Amino acid sequence: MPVTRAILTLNSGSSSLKLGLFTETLETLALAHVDRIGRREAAMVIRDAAGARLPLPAAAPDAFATNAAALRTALATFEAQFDGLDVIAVGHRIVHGGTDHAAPERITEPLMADLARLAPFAPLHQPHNLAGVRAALEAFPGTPQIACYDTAFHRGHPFVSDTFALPRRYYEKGVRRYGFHGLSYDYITSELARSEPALHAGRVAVAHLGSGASMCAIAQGRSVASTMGFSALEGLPMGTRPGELDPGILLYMLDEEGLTSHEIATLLYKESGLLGMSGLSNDMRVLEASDAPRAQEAIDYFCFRIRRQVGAMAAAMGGLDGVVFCGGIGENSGRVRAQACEGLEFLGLEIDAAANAANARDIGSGRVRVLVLPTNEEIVIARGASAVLDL
Ligand SMILES: Nc1ncnc2c1ncn2[C@@H]1O[C@H](COP(=O)(O)OP(=O)(O)O)[C@@H](O)[C@H]1O
Ligand SMILES: CC(=O)OP(=O)(O)O
Ligand SMILES: [Mg+2]
Repeated sequence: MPVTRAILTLNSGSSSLKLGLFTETLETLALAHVDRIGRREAAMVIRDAAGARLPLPAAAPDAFATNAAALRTALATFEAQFDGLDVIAVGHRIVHGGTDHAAPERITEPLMADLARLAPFAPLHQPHNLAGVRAALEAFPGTPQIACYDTAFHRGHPFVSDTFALPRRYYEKGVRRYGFHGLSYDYITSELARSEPALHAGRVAVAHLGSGASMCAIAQGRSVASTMGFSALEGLPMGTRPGELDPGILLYMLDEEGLTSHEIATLLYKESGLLGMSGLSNDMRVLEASDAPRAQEAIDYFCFRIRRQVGAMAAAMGGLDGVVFCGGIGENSGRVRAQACEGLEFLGLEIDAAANAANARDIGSGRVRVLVLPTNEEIVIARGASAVLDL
């Protein structure tokens, strides 16, 4: 019987799970995406390397009840598809590596304990990431598990991009601007190195616009500033998170409204952003299709904050040679891309309306290149696993 040796990658979110299956030479075999885990509308899509949808098994009623159940269901589908599937390594997206963990590394019990201590820094992500590791350890006992950190890409930041203006003891305790979405920025950087060497050698503002959204200033292939800070709440508004917020608002909520810290966390992680502003949805597609004034205001605010950050990143890098859009919104919403770049002609940034409407790769018509690049966090995780195991 033929055997398919493969690297499995897991990206466990709060309500979604993304899996990738790669050969030892890092060719894509399949990608799976499970959405709305724990809800009745949970659904899975599996595609092969060419993007064609693969058949799904008849799903049991509880097939997507938890992340662990969703993992089992997706694995069963992979096993039905690939003869003698032999998973030789499992790579994981771990959102937070803190100050001590950057390069991909083999997961051990002491490392798990270390990473669990960082959960309060990323409560929407880290516990789910670690639950994904536990589920994979159960499914593949004895198979190497590798952690790949979303914070790693930003670890070389200069001090001024790494600190807050708090008493110094907080910096020593790890209260720093970590920045996230590093696997995505790593991928975009590798794509620029491969296909746009001149731009890779220059100054690029990359906007990762998905459920979570952030921007990164990348000069000569290195992160020099990120909109995300200590937690994944900072920076741009997101599906359900507010982005940049005056800390005085938190004091007001605590002291005047008597909210508990738990209530504030729920407000900030789950009820704000596009959802909170529109009162309608955290899904950009729904907002774009709506003529409700609040839906339009939410999109306007989202685009305005991106535009401000393009300017800030140009300042941080001493100029701008390119802008890259990626993530579900960045790759698909011509409206957001156009509106985010509006008024930036003074920087040399202009959008070609027809190319933008067609989601073309190259949508700029000014001095500054503007690219739409599909990101691929999964392949970066697979690369990390392959490097650790020296495959
Ligand atoms: N065609 C589209 N037009 C506008 N927004 C889109 C489109 N397709 C997906 N999106 C948006 O992308 C966001 C999800 O991005 P994605 O990168 O898939 O998120 P995640 O962080 O969960 O991986 C949602 O707001 C969704 O509405
Ligand atoms: C860090 C972060 O916000 O990740 P995501 O976009 O997956 O929510
Ligand atoms: Mg994401």
